[in-house]
Amino acid sequence: MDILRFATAGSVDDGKSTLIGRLLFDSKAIFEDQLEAVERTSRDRGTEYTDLSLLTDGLRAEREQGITIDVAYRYFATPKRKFIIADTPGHIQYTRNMVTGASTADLAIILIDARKGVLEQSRRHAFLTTLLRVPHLVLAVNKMDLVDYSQERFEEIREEFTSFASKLNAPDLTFIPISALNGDNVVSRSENMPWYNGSSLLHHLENVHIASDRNLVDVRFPVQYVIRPQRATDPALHDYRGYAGQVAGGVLKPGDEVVHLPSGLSTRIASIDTFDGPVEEAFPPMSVTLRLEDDIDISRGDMICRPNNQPQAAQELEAMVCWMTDASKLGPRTKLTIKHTTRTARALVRDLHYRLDVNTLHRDEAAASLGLNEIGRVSLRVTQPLFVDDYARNRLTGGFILVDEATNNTVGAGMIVEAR
Ligand SMILES: Nc1nc2c(ncn2[C@@H]2O[C@H](COP(=O)(O)OP(=O)(O)OP(=O)(O)O)[C@@H](O)[C@H]2O)c(=O)[nH]1
Repeated sequence: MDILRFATAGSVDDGKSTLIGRLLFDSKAIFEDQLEAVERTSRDRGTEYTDLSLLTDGLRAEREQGITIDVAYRYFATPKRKFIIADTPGHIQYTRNMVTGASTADLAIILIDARKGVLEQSRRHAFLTTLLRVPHLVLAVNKMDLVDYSQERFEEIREEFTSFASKLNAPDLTFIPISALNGDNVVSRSENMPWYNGSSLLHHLENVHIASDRNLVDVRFPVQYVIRPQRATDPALHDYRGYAGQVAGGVLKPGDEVVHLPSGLSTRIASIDTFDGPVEEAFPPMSVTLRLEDDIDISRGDMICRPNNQPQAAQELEAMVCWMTDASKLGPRTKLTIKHTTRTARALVRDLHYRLDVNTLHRDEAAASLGLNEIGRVSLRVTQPLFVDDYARNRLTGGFILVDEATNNTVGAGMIVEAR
């Protein structure tokens, strides 16, 4: 069964917690006892409806305890799909959380309060979604019950947002009028909005086509582990040598000719093993172990690709970076550790070209540094070649994180725009 990862964003009180609670509740993912506790608390608080935001409030406590860049993840499933929700708070001070949550998302839901319409925050969320190349975007126009389920109001918001999105390189865009509180158009189509003939939110999440969002053209296999059973008593395993990792692009099949980077040596795929036995093909995001026909000296951080389609071996990177710490700033001459796929190197910031105002998209070329939650365009030099693609072409081989050399904290996330 396939998995849809999605991120939710909204401004304070747009109803994000209520919506997530509703999805979990209506898809029957809530354990009975958890539900009972919510009902009890709602009763105690004197609210006559079951306050679903209480279900996700537990996440908030988790969030506040704080790991480095904490995003609360939630899981639920329907017979059609499994879902992983990255619940990211909407305020600008959480830009880094949204970047983290959206970087692996197939889809993002931006919540809009029907009474308030498109706010600065909605535009910022849309911009970040676009920057991170989340392929599908849903504008959930919430609290429709408070605007009398007005089609006119919904259309107004749709038009305003569409005109803004046309200025961005916006992905596949879907508008759904909902009431998270009452459940209108969340799981099933609402009778309160007969004028709406699109899908309910859950139906959309279950059916949105994501298989072709992944790059299936450029074979990229970053080696994560070399597997050599040390004291194999089974003679069949004695010579076993496999390369484990997650497919980051393309389709691999036994018999395919492949090239190892950095050596440039070529060989063929002997077999593709998985936890459940050998397979005839592997594609993203499968985790597999490749066996090759020839013995090549391969280690973690190396890349396997096809002879005629290779990533760039680059030491000079142009990238958009989101800075994620308030302990330091990013500026020219900042030294960092860079982690790109399975390879780690050292990086030096050569230049900060501009800082981007994520609300207005204004580029400040006079900026001297990037602070917490700020995004800008930088040039980096790395100490050893990384095998990269542009982020626009492949989010896995085009993205990287920056780590503080002293504290080992994640301090930045980057998207490669150009490499040399
Ligand atoms: N009438 C109405 N109220 C709603 C709807 N969705 C949410 N609310 C209410 O709006 C308030 C805020 O909802 P939350 O779900 O807590 O909002 P949130 O976006 O998660 O808020 P933060 O997490 O604080 O940013 C609560 O009182 C909800 O009951 C809706 O569709 N209709």
